[in-house]
Amino acid sequence: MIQLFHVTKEYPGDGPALQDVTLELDKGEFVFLTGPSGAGKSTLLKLVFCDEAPTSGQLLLFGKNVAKIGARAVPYLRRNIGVVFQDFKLLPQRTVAENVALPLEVQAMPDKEIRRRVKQLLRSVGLEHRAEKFPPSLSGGEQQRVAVARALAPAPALLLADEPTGNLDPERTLEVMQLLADANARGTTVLVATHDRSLLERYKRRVVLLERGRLVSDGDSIRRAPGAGAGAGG
Ligand SMILES: Nc1ncnc2c1ncn2[C@@H]1O[C@H](COP(=O)(O)OP(=O)(O)OP(=O)(O)O)[C@@H](O)[C@H]1O
Repeated sequence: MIQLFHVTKEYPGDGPALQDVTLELDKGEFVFLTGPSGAGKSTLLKLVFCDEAPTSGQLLLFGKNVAKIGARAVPYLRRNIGVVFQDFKLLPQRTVAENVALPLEVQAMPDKEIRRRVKQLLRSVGLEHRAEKFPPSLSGGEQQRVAVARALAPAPALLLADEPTGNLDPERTLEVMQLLADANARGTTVLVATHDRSLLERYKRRVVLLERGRLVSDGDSIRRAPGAGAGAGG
């Protein structure tokens, strides 16, 4: 589903944000991407979403070499990808319901079906009562849940989520994680970037650890503690 071969990403005037990263995600996996602030987590998600291009190395998405598909094909590729960005990227002049409906309109789903699905999604993130509000009038946590609902709306083959529980209280965190787990159980491949060690401990999934742009471990659980503090085991 996602293959990176020796991928390096350098932003102009900066050291490498990602360095020689080789990583493969299979269809149906649920993977946490973790590491301290600045480790390169968001950069990796941006590469996979084709928002940025690798400086060197190869990236294959759904078996296609991203460097070779051309800019025009990118929107088609993205139709298979749901994404929750750190800054949500909700459209401020559209209501909550309209934001969630957008990816379904792109799929040309009938209006009646869209209304049904949007209602169901907003209910699942506890925001039915906010359907007609505009995103700027919502709290950060509410906007985050709208972003999750929008990302899951088209039942994407791949879901990329950058700190999707970053603004949520513990109860909402569990709800959002359950939505991601449910989507995964229905076949969506999920890649979640998070600092939150409690999530890694609670959900025993594959954990890919980045430090200063390098992939330093990849396994069933984290072998080294991200960020400050003593290492949690060897
Ligand atoms: N657009 C950009 N231009 C220049 N440098 C950037 C850009 N985006 C990220 N960087 C740099 O790349 C490195 C990796 O950043 P990235 O946002 O990928 O890390 P992260 O692990 O997601 O961090 P955080 O957990 O704080 O979101 C950092 O040193 C950052 O300053």
